[in-house]
Amino acid sequence: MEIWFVILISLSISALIKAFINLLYSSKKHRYKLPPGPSTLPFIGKVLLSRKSAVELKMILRTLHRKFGPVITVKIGSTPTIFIADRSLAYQALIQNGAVFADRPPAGAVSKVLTSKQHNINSAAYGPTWRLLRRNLTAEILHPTRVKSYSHAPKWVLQILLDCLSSQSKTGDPVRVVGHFQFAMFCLLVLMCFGDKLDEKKIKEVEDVQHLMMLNLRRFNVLNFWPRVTKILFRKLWEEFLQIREQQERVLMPLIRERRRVKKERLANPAEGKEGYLLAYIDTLFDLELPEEKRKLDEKEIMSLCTEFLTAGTDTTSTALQWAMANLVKYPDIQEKLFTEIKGVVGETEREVKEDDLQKMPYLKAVILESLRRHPPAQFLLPHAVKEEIVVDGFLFPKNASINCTVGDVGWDSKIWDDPMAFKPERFLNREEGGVEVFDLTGSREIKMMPFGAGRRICPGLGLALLHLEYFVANLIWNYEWNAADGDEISLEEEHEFTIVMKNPLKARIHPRSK
Ligand code: HEM
Repeated sequence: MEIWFVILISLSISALIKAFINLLYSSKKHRYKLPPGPSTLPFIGKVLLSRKSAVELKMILRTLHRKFGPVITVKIGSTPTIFIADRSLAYQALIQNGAVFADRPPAGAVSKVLTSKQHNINSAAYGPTWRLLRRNLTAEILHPTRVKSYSHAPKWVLQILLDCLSSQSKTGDPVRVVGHFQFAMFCLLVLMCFGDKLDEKKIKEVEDVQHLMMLNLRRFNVLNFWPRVTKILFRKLWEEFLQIREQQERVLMPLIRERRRVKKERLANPAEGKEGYLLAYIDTLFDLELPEEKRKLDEKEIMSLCTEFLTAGTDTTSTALQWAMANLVKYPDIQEKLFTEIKGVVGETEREVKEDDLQKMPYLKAVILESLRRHPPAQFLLPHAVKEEIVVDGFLFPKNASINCTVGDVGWDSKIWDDPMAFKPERFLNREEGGVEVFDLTGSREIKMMPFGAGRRICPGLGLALLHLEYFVANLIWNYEWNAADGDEISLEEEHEFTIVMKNPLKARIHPRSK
């Protein structure tokens, strides 16, 4: 056969294959459409939306969901953002197609500074760097055996908390708990992060600067869009952001350098032994090597990972603690039932409910689960991004689209939960055995609520958060009787700070228990 003929045939076949693939692709695009939604918002829409609180955003989305259905697209500029308010679609996306939906969108200007160019866990793209950082946190620090080695920490913090509550209750005024809860959770995580029991003044300094950044993040958010323009348009805001970041560095860098020095000294003098030396999160970061760049983390990256650890674990847990306690004050019969359960497990002379006791308290677990269902501290997940185009449930999810789920709506679905807005811990109890139903919070078999997210990006701190919530709720109820301040109705109205907090923070009268 002539050579030119073979070449011609080969070229024709490859052109045919290419045309066939194109046809398939375009027909897929044609057949499947983006989820429905309002018409494209101009760029300014993105700026305006970024200034809304999560509570306001949730209301806007509810109206859109009523009009367009449980999955909607909000197109702002060229990037579609898809919101899912349906648990079965959330399951198909986050669990069944987990790898496709596990990416994060590129960081904006503010986020780039805060995350050291996406070199922390929550912002890293789905890939080797994220895998390394996440595995380091879960295996080295959040593993149950490591958490056990910190079991003296909650006891130390409980003492600080009880002392604060006791001195405030002696004034005869109702106690405003939120600041005390935040400080308690912060002490715990600072210890796990830096290894030492820092003095309370130093912890307060770290907490104040962290809190300042978190409270202002929503204002700074506008700088994430079109930074070349917004940095000029909102110059003062950008400078304010950089100033707070510098303040953070001034407070945190000395702690990082001091711990590095201590670690080096220990390595140089192994004879001192490991006595009294607790592996801290920061110790694990000094030796990590970034897989793609083949280098160790620099100081700013270490600081980003430490601030992520402190931020992700403190406001979320203290907010959840406040919601749980608010419901126990609002519903005295539930509080009494919980106290009776604790009394059946703990000796009357004991002041502390120990971590080991918690396993024998199914009602306590049910109270915590119900509180997380009814009041998830985060109304949304962190934004996910689609790694490659995919069709789910007949809808097209284009590559790079941003995805989020309305966490609250999933846990309040009346098709799954009877009387969903009521606070009923009993719904988690297995009546026949009197134990708590083994409830799968990870959603791996079915999503019924998702306060910690689901799938590959699920919160890695889930186990630690549950342990701390159970420990502190049990001990607060064991040591004090909690009542609403005279004439005070406990209001469950929400407000958006970094998390969804109580609009009217809990104030309660507390009386030491006579057991
Ligand atoms: C009640 C307490 C907590 C709640 C409700 C909570 C909730 C969440 C949620 C909703 C996400 C986003 C998941 C997603 O994007 O799909 C998340 C991510 C994360 N959380 Fe938590 N969290 C809590 C406590 C903690 C604690 C104690 C830590 C660590 C000590 C922690 C560390 C993280 C990290 C590092 C991520 C990012 C995960 C990733 O992108 O791979 N959280 N959390």
